[in-house]
Amino acid sequence: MDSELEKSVLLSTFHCGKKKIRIILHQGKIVWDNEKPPSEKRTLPLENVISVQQNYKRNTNPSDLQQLDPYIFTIHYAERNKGSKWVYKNLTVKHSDSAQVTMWVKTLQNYLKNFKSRPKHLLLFVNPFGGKKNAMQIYEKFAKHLFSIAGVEVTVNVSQRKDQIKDFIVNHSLDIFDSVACVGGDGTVSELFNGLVLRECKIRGVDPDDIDQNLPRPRIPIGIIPGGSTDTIAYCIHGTDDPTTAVLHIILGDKLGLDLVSVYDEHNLLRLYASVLSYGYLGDVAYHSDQYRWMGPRRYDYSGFKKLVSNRGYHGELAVFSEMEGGVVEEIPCHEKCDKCESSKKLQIGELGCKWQTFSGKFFMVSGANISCACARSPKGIAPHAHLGDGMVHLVLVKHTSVLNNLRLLLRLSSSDSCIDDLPFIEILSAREFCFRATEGSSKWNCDGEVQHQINIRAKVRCQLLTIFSRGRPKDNSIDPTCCGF
Ligand SMILES: Nc1ncnc2c1ncn2[C@@H]1O[C@H](COP(=O)(O)OP(=O)(O)OP(=O)(O)O)[C@@H](O)[C@H]1O
Repeated sequence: MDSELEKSVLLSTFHCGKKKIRIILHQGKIVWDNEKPPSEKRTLPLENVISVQQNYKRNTNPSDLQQLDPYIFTIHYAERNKGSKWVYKNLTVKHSDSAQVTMWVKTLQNYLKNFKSRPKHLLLFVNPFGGKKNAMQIYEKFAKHLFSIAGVEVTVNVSQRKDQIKDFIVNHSLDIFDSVACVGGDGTVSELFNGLVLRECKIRGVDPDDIDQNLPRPRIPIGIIPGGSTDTIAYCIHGTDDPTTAVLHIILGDKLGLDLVSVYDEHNLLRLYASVLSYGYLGDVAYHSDQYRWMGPRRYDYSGFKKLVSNRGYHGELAVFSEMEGGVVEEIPCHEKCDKCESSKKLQIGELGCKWQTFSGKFFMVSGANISCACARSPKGIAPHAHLGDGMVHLVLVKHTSVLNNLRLLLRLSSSDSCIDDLPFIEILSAREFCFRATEGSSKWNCDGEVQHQINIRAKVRCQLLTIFSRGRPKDNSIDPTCCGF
């Protein structure tokens, strides 16, 4: 931040409704308090201010041109509410001296110009098909007004078919945009980042099908506004599936690096994923539930129950590439300003001394979780200690066992206070790369909620390949318990 601005101090008394309040601007913070008791001191860091605007005069005749009121201005800001949720707030104040108002508005607006990473020209994709088919309403209700207050110019593109978002990104110029975002579920987010990475490969002449190539990092950051059925990616990034929180994270412009995992068959890149690649139970559920899309998010309950009681097991062989002894998982949580993710940016895989190990057996499910995969139905997720940007996946191996044990697994997954790692039929390993080969019978893969038909695959983590708008989950992110451990 400009050091002259950093040093500037303002102090004035304003009218706020019927009260008089003292406002101080000092050291990057706005502090206000009642002039008379009771004291109601509030502190607002400038990085949480969305915009500062002079108000318009009330027109008595609606056909008159709107005129600025020289005596009133409003500070629009974001505030962390409960847990991970953020809310929009504003403070409107009045002064009898217009010079005071001008000075405050100009100084605060100059401060805000220093937040260079905030988006100004956003390309926003809306998927009208996913979730409850209300993504457009989510945009209108939660996003449009806030983007307008923040001065973000939004170009809305409503998808007409599957893969249209991906194709658009690969084939069109994005030069006029400094950011892209979507309102949709995990499948929509997946289209967005698959398109961005393929586009970058095309621009830089990189062969995406070559697993040994470093995939280029897209220059453009992405925002994720939940509007699907599960919204796992949005939930893991923001710590909530609240759309307002997601919109505010985009507006405030803070960024994080998110790992992506590239999945290949023998010859080609099949796709990249951000949440989970899952074979067996979740693969079967994705395949089966797609036929019941008319049920909305409830299709997962219906298909999930059917596949749980049918209790199919699948034989397979898994090869895991990891530097950890036996791929042991470290139980360090991932929060905002995460040290593990920060230090992983500079790691060179070649220097880590990774080794391949193989595992085989009959599995109910094999999952490669890139993030915890927490969502509203599973507050801790399948891999609670997975990080957003540490360059590793957590492989969750669920051995084939009884229906009762499958039920225990699902109850644990829906609990907010117990994990699955101590169940005797579960093994969790960390890996930088993994390969899977079916040895008898076959399921499908569930890749970020989409069905992937190729069975024998190889997957490689690409550390922080994607830049996303978020401050991350807060350290004190407490979730109300919804279900007991079983
Ligand atoms: N206009 C459209 N018509 C049909 N399908 C579309 C359209 N736009 C996008 N799609 C596809 O819709 C599918 C579902 O979208 P999405 O994943 O966002 O919702 P969801 O499956 O309900 O949510 P989640 O993945 O979070 O459970 C994706 O495969 C996406 O590619």
